[in-house]
Amino acid sequence: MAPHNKYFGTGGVDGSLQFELNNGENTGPGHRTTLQFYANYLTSRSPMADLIATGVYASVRSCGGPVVPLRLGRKDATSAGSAGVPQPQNSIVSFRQQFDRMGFTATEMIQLVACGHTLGSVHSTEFPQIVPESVGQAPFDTTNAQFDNKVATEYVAGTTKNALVVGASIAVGRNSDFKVYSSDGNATISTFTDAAVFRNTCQAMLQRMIEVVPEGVTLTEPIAPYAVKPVDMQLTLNTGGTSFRLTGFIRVRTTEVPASSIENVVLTWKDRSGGNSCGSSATCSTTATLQGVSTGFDDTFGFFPIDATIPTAAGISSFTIVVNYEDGSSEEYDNNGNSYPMSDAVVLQKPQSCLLQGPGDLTVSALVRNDHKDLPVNLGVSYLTPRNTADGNPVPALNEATVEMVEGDCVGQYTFFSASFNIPGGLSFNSRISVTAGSGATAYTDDFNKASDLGGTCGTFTGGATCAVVTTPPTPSSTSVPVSSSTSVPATTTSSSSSTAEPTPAIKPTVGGYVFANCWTEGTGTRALSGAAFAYDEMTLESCMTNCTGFDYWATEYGRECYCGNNLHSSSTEAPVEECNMACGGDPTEFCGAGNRLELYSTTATRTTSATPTPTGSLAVKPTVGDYTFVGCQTEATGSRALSGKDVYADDAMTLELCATYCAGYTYFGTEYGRECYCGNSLNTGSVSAPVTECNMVCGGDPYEYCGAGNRLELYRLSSVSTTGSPSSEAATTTTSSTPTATLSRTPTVSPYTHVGCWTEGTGARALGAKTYASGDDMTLENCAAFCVGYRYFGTEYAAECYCGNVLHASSANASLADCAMPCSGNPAQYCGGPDRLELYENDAASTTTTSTTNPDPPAPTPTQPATVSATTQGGSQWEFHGCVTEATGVRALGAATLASDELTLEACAEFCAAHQFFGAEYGRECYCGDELAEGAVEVSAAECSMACAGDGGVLCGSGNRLSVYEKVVV
Ligand code: HEM
Repeated sequence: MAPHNKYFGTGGVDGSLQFELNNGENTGPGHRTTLQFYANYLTSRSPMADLIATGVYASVRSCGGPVVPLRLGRKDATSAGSAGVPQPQNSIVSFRQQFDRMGFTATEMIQLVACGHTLGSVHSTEFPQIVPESVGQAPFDTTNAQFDNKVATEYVAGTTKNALVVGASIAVGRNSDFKVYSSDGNATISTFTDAAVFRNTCQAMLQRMIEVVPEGVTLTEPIAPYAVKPVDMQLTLNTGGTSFRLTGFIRVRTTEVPASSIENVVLTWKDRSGGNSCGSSATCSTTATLQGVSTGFDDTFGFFPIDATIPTAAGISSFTIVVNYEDGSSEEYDNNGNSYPMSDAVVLQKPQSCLLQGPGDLTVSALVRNDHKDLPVNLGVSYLTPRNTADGNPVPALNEATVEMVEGDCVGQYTFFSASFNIPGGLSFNSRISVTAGSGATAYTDDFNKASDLGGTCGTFTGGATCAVVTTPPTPSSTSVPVSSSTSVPATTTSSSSSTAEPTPAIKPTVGGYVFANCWTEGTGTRALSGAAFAYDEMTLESCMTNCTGFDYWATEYGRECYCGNNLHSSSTEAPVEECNMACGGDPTEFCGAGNRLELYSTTATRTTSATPTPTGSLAVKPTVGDYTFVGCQTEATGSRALSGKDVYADDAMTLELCATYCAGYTYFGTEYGRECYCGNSLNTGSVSAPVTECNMVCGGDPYEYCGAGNRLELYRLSSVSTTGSPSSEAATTTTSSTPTATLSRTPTVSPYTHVGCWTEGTGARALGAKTYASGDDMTLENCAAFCVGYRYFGTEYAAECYCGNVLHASSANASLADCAMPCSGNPAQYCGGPDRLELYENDAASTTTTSTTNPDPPAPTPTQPATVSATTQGGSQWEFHGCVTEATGVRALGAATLASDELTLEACAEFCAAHQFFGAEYGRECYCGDELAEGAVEVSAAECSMACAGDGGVLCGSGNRLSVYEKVVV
């Protein structure tokens, strides 16, 4: 404050002290060590000047003094101010002039000096003429660590030992406190012999002192602790990418109400469109109980830890807090009617970010919601660097850096962005980081995060949900819960469901400008409508229509899914309208399709096209690309790329044709992630066939072609290549054509089997469930027949899969031969079924049981699901059957590790998953591990896990989309 000049509006509490430590007016180590301490708290939001003012509050209060009201918003000076700190040898005339310059009267000067000199001492090192070296330091009063009025009472009583009043200072004219206090005949200092007058006056005067600021600085209202304050609230995308974890604390001021009287704190959030849609979560709220209490000078605070899961499909925009008390009463806090903002638009991903504190190497990963990902995305780093000045200024400089972030993988409705930055100066742990999409008032940001929270190594994100457009949950209906300021708000939001009579759904002939266009099947191997997709529990026809604004068609499916498109895929067929029989999740009076059935609406009311949708060619799997034929959807290899013959070629305008040209001469080409192209003559170990539906990313350069997905290759194989050898062997370099592609025809017999027809897969179970294998490049009818020797049936599917069984599941049905149209991966002249379609062969002589295909006797032994599994190695861990569980939505139910083996047993899977809490066996030959079941994985009847393990026919290993899940009970 000292150099303030009220006439010029310069100086004051502006942090310039750091530049004035060697100017002769501020001697002693006190200022320097104090500034050094405050420097740890210097940030873009807490300038040194505010920290100095806060220091006055803290020191006075911690010595028992009054609460000095604290207003903030000071600005730091960048250089020294003018001189003018009062020195003990100055005359009373000078003192009065100096205090007048700072805005204080002669009386206020006396008050202020006495208020200051109730604490501390005069030191001989700095003032040897005042305090002899032998004394060291001389306290201003007998209680120099107490903020009390002894400084005045002892002075008035004549017992003071104040070195600026008595002793050596008198002879050298440095008895400044005497000069000040006696300047009005001791009138003012005498008033301070009243403790209350001293305390109250000092409270006001010290506040005025720290509010001496340069012109142009506007201070806030005095700050006070909130009754309820969210602290460190952070979203983090969970493994798999379908949900966020919301963490942090709700701090509740417990000064007046003891923490023990609070039963719990309930946080209720709004989805990203301000509604109450929580995706698959039952409620949009989470309950927290007290974790601990912290105590300040005047307040205590209870901390309630928040840990909630928020589906990415619904997102979050804000939340409110209800504090529930033990006596049954509650209070709601809604940030003064504004709700506490919490945006899912930009999210710092701490697990994938890291800081090496020594060298200051910072890597930041963040997610930007796909509807904002085209905005410029920047990393902001606010960091400190030592000044290294000749005068040893202890306060570091505050720097701001902005680094453009680079777009990375798309995971569900979000896209990763990352950037690296080297924080110079060795103080990297004090940095703050922010991630911002866009700029100015409309920017989206996750800001002011502590770099010190980051670990030393960056984790990798595992399990990426399929890239998707951002879903907009329906806008809140009239049943949304009103925000009330009453003190008896219910702890949880009331559900809008009630016990009124069940409404019955009915077909709506028109919705907005669209007319009902019947019930249609999904496409084969592709979505019937592939323009955009949405899924949420509160689906209504109206919200789907809004989601699909601009499209010619939209349709609801499964009660909660919505698809849009400008044409209907040619493989979608009209179905009886009774089959679209599921009520909409968000409106029980409307129909929203059913499983594999679309409730279709079209724009014919407003456009001139015909009332019945005309199926047209659109996005679909391409059976051939030049000389290459489609093999299937293939995973990457273990620890390496599935195809590693040539450097990856990545292009935003990727098409299958471009990749085929790039890979000319190679046996295989595969596209991935919509924009990457890989070539090779063989598939590396660990690459296994995946459902073709998992290759669902559109090629960047052709909206009608698929180019794989994350970790999924859209795999093509040269048609004119020898069909011998397995995919993992380097067999396919010859270009001699052993099997011309032109003669594709149905094969009536594959001895001893005869062709039965084209059959559908079972519902919830494989049609042939005894044994299976898949081969990306050598599936032939003969190979499958040999594999299934001894079984009554074999069937080939999807060009590359082979199934065996003695019974055909009762839910499998005869289908049109046209559905079984895929050439075998190992013999393009033979048919090997199609998506969800088996090319079925039967050997009548193989079984003595009835030849009826409906509910024939099961072969012996019937596989069973054991209640427990013991791993023989790994210390013999014990596992208990958890249930038969579906895969999760858009992500594996257990996604931590995967194994596929034709020798799979439950024990082998248990051992493979030894480091995890759960294992699950699926499709007879696949094994998955995880520590929790991902969202959307639901338990179904144990009977649905009906496939025998490939390596042990006596026990069950799940089935298609069904996991036999076991949980570890003894490690
Ligand atoms: C005429 C005006 C003033 C003069 C001449 C003066 C002079 C001094 C001197 C010589 C010291 C000893 C420093 C040392 O040995 O380290 C001192 C210490 C101190 N002064 Fe003042 N002062 C004045 C006004 C104030 C005011 C207005 C305040 C605050 C409201 C204040 C607060 C303090 C405190 C807290 C100390 C103790 C520092 C320690 O223990 O390290 N002074 N003052």
